[in-house]
Amino acid sequence: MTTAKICGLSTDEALDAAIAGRASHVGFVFFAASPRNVTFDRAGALAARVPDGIGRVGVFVDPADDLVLQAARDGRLDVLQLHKTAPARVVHLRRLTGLETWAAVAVKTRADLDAARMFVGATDRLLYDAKTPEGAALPGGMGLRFDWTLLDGFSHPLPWALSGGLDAANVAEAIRRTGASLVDVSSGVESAPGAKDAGRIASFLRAVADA
Ligand SMILES: O=C(O)c1ccccc1NCC(=O)[C@H](O)[C@H](O)COP(=O)(O)O
Repeated sequence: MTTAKICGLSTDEALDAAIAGRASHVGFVFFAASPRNVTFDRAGALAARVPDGIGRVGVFVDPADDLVLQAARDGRLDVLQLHKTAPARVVHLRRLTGLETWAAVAVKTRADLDAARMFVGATDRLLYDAKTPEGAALPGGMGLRFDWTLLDGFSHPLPWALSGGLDAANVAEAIRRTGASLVDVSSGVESAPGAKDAGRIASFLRAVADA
């Protein structure tokens, strides 16, 4: 069975749709440049609505220790999702917080995938996400998809999840094609950047459950 993380939640309504649709994880973004950025207070209010059994994931871009510590406390995080973060920093943040870590691997070519091996021993899971263009404001959440055939025959060095450009219309094919046991979505369940749509969240989670 494949499970799903709904990322970049900032409203009660969208969070409730993710919970009702049985998402396995919900993601809160702590990155000021993102339209999905949440304050510590907002993260705390959202976290309080999340029932046991659903993982709270904090999303960061090469974060400072202080940011991670406060977000982990106020957002009651279970997982740190770390973009553009070197393996040694991932190890450090895992030790600092005692939390599970997911290292994002930005994928455009097979060589990008091979670079995932440097996280062995450093992280608990890899999140294969589409590489965003050089100079882009965000390293994720842009609705970009990478070539899933790059995963054909790839020997995954760690547990992994698939991300990047997923939506209700393509997620079943993505799961069938790659064998992903965990998928992650953000802009594919939005009506505009940062504006989550409860109906699209429900459709996405139904498509994952039916896949
Ligand atoms: O979503 C953001 O704004 C974001 C900002 C900074 C770092 C990571 C970010 N998103 C990471 C995610 O986990 C997204 O769900 C993932 O990149 C997929 O996004 P999308 O292609 O829009 O579904």
